[in-house]
Amino acid sequence: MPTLTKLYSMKEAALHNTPDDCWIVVDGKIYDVTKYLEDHPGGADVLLEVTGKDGTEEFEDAGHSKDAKKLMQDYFIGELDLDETPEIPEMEVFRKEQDMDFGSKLVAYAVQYWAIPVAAVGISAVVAILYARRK
Ligand code: HEM
Repeated sequence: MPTLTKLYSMKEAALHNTPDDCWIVVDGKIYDVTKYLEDHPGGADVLLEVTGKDGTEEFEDAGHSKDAKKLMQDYFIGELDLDETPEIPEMEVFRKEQDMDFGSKLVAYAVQYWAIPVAAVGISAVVAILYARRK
């Protein structure tokens, strides 16, 4: 049966960074270790130090046993949302016309909107031809 894994952003995970509410991120997975802090053989401090950031390197450096990795599953609560949309820095809106004098602006607009008068002339020509034929 498929299981639904809850996804959390790093921002959300980082909010749980106190001894009363402590989440850690290891290898893209999120663990709520609040209840494990006091029992962790490596101490509570090392876990508290990695809240709010990726603790994968520290976890690997400690050289955890297979049993430790199995035990982790008891604290697994979800995965890191890798598709999380990064914040887009505000862009400075720049319009080419801003720095132009009137003549250049006119040329720029003519180049940009040439299709409108051409279409108007074309439609008028078609109407004129149809009108002339009716007579
Ligand atoms: C749910 C997550 C974790 C679990 C279940 C866990 C479990 C354990 C266990 C069972 C041990 C005893 C040694 C062993 O069996 O490998 C241990 C030791 C240790 N752990 Fe963790 N651990 C977790 C996360 C972390 C993290 C994120 C760090 C680092 C920031 C860390 C650092 C250490 C250290 C430094 C030791 C002590 C090694 C020693 O003194 O020999 N642990 N951990």
